[in-house]
Amino acid sequence: MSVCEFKPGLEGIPAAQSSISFVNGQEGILEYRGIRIEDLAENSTFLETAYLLIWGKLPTKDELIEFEHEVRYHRRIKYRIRDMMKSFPESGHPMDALQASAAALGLFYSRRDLDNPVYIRDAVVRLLATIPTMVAAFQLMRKGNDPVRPRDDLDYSANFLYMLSEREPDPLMARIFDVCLTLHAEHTMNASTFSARVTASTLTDPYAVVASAVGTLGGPLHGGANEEVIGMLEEIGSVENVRPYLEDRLQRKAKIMGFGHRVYKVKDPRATILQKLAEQLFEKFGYDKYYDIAVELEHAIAEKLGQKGIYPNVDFYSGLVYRKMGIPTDLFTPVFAIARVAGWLAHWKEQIAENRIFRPTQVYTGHHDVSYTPVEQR
Ligand SMILES: CC(=O)SCCNC(=O)CCNC(=O)[C@H](O)C(C)(C)COP(=O)(O)OP(=O)(O)OC[C@H]1O[C@@H](n2cnc3c(N)ncnc32)[C@H](O)[C@@H]1OP(=O)(O)O
Ligand SMILES: O=C([O-])CC(=O)C(=O)O
Repeated sequence: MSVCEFKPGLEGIPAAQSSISFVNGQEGILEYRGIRIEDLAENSTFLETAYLLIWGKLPTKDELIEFEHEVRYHRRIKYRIRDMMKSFPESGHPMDALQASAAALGLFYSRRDLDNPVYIRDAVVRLLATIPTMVAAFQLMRKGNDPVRPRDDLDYSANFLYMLSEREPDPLMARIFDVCLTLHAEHTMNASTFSARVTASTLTDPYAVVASAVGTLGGPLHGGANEEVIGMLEEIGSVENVRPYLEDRLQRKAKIMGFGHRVYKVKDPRATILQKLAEQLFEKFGYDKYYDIAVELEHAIAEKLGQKGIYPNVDFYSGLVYRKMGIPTDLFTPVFAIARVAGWLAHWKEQIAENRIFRPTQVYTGHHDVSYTPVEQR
């Protein structure tokens, strides 16, 4: 029997064949279905991009109108889901609330009909439509308020910001938020997508697929880093304190949140776009002192760790954008999840279309032929 080389974190090992997205980490290129992320950020919308990812092509005008219409009219969540969410502890993390709520959808749609395109489309629409409503509902309910009903006259992103703040958002803010969703929608075989594909490969329902991916996204080494970044910028507190802070962290061999990436060895192209979006927001809605701290930190890390390929990733500037929009820090990762649902569903669809259950091997490092010791002799 051959002994396989063990690669911690499965670095460099292909886990699937996929035509959904592509990353060139040396040159900082990201494409969804062959289209550069910069092009999509400039010209597309999140829902159009979701369609592209899930169905593999840009929709025609009529297809897009129909898809947007379907998503718009499935935004409401069931009273029983809302009541269940009401019973969650207010102090719980919104990612946990989202994971539980996404899984609970499976209780209402337990039929599993993975060969039926109508079933697939219904699940896609339902998940894209209701995840933002669940995030906003938990936010209002934990403050003791009733959730706000979705507004059918608002588009996807404007409606989410409206449900969160109970105010119609500024159009520039809504557009920038929508671009953020596009930027976060998909990223090859990242940890949460891998988790989604493993779950999908058992042929379970899509709600379980999304719930497992949400659980994976929340960790601080993955999507949860966006929340940690703001805490770190606050802790640094001033531009003068950036370099002493960095020295101290590096001496203690601690990681700097929002930096580094398994694939990118240059600045993440999404971080470049997010930085520009943050600047646009500050120009219209006022400056944020943490932006200067962030820029100085980026420079200091480029000097110290640039040779190692440690640059800002997608999580570094996104928090500054969301903060300016008034989104609470612990909702940054749920917002990431709202976007990434598109990628997870695209991978779910791709996985079940040509499925083989994930069942890798392991390198066993334990003993053999050990005899059982009765409890009184241990
Ligand atoms: C949406 C996303 O998931 S984007 C990533 C979000 N996560 C973060 O921002 C958390 C901070 N970053 C990290 O922890 C890592 O860079 C990860 C998890 C993103 C990638 O991890 P890996 O590919 O396993 O890289 P690994 O942790 O092995 O680091 C490789 C080297 O770079 C260093 N390094 C990597 N990231 C950082 C960082 N953020 N700060 C300081 N040093 C770092 C490591 O210390 C290690 O150095 P060494 O070779 O001298 O021991
Ligand atoms: O690709 C990764 O490992 C992490 C990442 O940037 C993402 O999921 O967006």
